[in-house]
Amino acid sequence: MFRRDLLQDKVVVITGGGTGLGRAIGERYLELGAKLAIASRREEVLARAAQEMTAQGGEVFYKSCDVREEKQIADLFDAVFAHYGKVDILVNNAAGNFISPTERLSAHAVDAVLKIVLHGTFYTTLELGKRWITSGQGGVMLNIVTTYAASGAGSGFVVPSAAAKAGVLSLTRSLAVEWAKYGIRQVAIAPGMFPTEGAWSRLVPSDEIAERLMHRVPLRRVGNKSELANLAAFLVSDEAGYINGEVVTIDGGEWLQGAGEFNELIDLSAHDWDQLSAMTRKK
Ligand SMILES: CCCCCCCCC/C=C/C(=O)SCCNC(=O)CCNC(=O)[C@H](O)C(C)(C)COP(=O)(O)OP(=O)(O)OC[C@H]1O[C@@H](n2cnc3c(N)ncnc32)[C@H](O)[C@@H]1OP(=O)(O)O
Ligand SMILES: NC(=O)C1=CN([C@@H]2O[C@H](COP(=O)(O)OP(=O)(O)OC[C@H]3O[C@@H](n4cnc5c(N)ncnc54)[C@H](OP(=O)(O)O)[C@@H]3O)[C@@H](O)[C@H]2O)C=CC1
Repeated sequence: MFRRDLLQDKVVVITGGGTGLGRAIGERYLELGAKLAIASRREEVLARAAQEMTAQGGEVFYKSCDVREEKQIADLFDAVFAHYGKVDILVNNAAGNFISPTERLSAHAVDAVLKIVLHGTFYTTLELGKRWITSGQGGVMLNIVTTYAASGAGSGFVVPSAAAKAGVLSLTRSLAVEWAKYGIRQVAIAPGMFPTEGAWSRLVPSDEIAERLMHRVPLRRVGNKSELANLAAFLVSDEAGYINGEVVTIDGGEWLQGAGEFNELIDLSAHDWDQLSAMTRKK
């Protein structure tokens, strides 16, 4: 669906790029001519991913980096600049999350999520942003958030994630204005349900929960990683050069179904409607 050279020779850093959605985005970028640098805590995961991702060609540099640690982020960008000579695009995709009643959380559990999602995204953004501003080079930052951030509704049972992702969205919009003069563009994606090992193991531990959640999606299916990857490719490309500070939701209509007061009526049959309309029409 895209020109094969859409991202030709663009250097892209993807945090959490060795697994799940980060990896799917990276694979699509590679097909479109980009050069990748993937980073996360587990070096062995990155090494395996890099090897598999380059099986069809392309270049994937990897480096272990904990985005909660300022020094490790500086080391990451030093290494990527030394390897490729530049960075054009940053995808802030690394995250942590799990379901829990909020009153069961310790301060440590809250920090575990906030530090990866909010602090980690802020630190990578700051480190690269300063380098771009100093060198006069611009670029694009894509932040992966969630529908409960984009809708503004938040969500029970994942409250540290809801608070952190809302902060990331605020960072996106704030810097879209403040850093535009430096040629730095900010965009975000709010994915709905995309099955990945990382998300499912922590958020959808039973088939019953999966079934309940699925019922919330008007399209009655989960998303394909390739659908998300295509959106991520467009948003960071020059073709989307006038989109700045925007978050694009890709969720099969899930959040809208939850938002409309009468959408619960979706399951009524024609017979049910015959009865209801007999009751509601003026006699
Ligand atoms: C179809 C539908 C689609 C539904 C899909 C809809 C998608 C919703 C949006 C999805 C958003 C995502 O981000 S999905 C991304 C999912 N991927 C990830 O989370 C990958 C990275 N995650 C991790 O590394 C870990 O899970 C995480 C806990 C966040 C961080 O690990 P750490 O090693 O730093 O932390 P730990 O030392 O293990 O734990 C820190 C504290 O947190 C507590 N803790 C850890 N896990 C806990 C848990 N499950 N329940 C309660 N408490 C927990 C511990 O007890 C500790 O508290 P104390 O005991 O007090 O010390
Ligand atoms: N899957 C879904 O349905 C949805 C996902 N999202 C978002 O999509 C993104 C990807 O999630 P998904 O692919 O599902 O899950 P994954 O668990 O596969 O991805 C999370 C990644 O973040 C990395 N990571 C976690 N902590 C750190 C850290 N401290 N430093 C560096 N890297 C870290 C992990 O690698 P490592 O453990 O090696 O550090 C992992 O690669 C996240 O931002 C998530 O919030 C949003 C809505 C829905």
